[in-house]
Amino acid sequence: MFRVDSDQFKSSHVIFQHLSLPAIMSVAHGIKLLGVLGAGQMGTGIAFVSALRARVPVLLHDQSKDQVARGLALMDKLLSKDVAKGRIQLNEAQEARDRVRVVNAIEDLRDVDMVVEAVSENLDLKRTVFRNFSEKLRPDAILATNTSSISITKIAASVIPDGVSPASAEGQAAAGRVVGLHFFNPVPVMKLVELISAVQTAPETLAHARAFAEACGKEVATSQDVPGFVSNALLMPFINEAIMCLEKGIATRDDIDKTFRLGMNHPMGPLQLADFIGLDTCLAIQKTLYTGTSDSKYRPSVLLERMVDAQWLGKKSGRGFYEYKDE
Ligand SMILES: NC(=O)c1ccc[n+]([C@@H]2O[C@H](COP(=O)([O-])OP(=O)(O)OC[C@H]3O[C@@H](n4cnc5c(N)ncnc54)[C@H](O)[C@@H]3O)[C@@H](O)[C@H]2O)c1
Repeated sequence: MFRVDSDQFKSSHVIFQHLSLPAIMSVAHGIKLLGVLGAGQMGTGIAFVSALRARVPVLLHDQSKDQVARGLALMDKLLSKDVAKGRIQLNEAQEARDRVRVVNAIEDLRDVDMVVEAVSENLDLKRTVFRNFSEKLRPDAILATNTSSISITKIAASVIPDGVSPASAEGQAAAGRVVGLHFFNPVPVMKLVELISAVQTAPETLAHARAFAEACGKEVATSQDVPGFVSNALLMPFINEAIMCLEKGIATRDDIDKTFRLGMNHPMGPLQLADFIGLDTCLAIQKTLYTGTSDSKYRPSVLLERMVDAQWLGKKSGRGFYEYKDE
């Protein structure tokens, strides 16, 4: 007979209910200057919709000059396409482009009202970046992360200065500025932003972040701060299973993708989608699910690990499960 162990059920399903989660109020976003850290696929897209849709000036920084050049070239291409298709006027495109300014260091973000971090999916890197934000940005700036899976609570804890108690007013004010603002790829096209509150996030931080996502033309869905949040707790195991099917020879690459395109009406199959997300990002997310839950069902596919070892990272590196010539 099916039986639910009530203690186990409680611990896994109502884990957050003892915390009084911040209520989401309705406010204007109030962002007059935005910082975006990371000019990869996501950072470029976030800077683009912020400048074009929310009409907010953006300071963009990436440690790689090549990546910045690629990001700006992509923005120019997207704006030209929007003008050619009559979606925006030429002057709107020019104004949006003029709102994006490249800066050379995190220090140059010192005056922003909010920063959105979109560097690679790695907890240690994000901790270092957020510690830097807390030292170099205004003490009232909102610190948002575009992480796909990493605990927002862990990232928030990293901004509390050494020697300050997390329970003190100073500690709570520091960590309360951190929020998960998870855009989807490609950002100019996908309509959703997932909003995630850390345990420490202040209600006003959440409200401003939500209002900003809406000003970028997005719909907002909220998730608790669990590994992968709602989106990747569901999507990434599906992609990982598809890679395992390929690994075990259950079906070919093309038949796996065709099954989902034609049988389930997905716009692209899971292997092509993995290439678009980036295989390094997929592996990092799957590892976060695996270590964050200690559940063996999330073990990353060995084939996925080997693809990343080979630096076959998908569309962004020219080769993944498919080849992308001249891109
Ligand atoms: N790719 C997706 O589909 C997707 C979707 C939603 C969220 N995300 C998340 O967005 C973030 C970025 O993903 P992406 O796909 O844009 O990755 P990406 O590899 O395209 O870009 C990452 C960028 O971060 C830069 N970077 C790394 N360390 C840096 C540092 N210390 N300072 C400045 N720049 C630094 C790199 O040079 C690179 O340009 C990740 O957290 C990822 O999980 C990705």
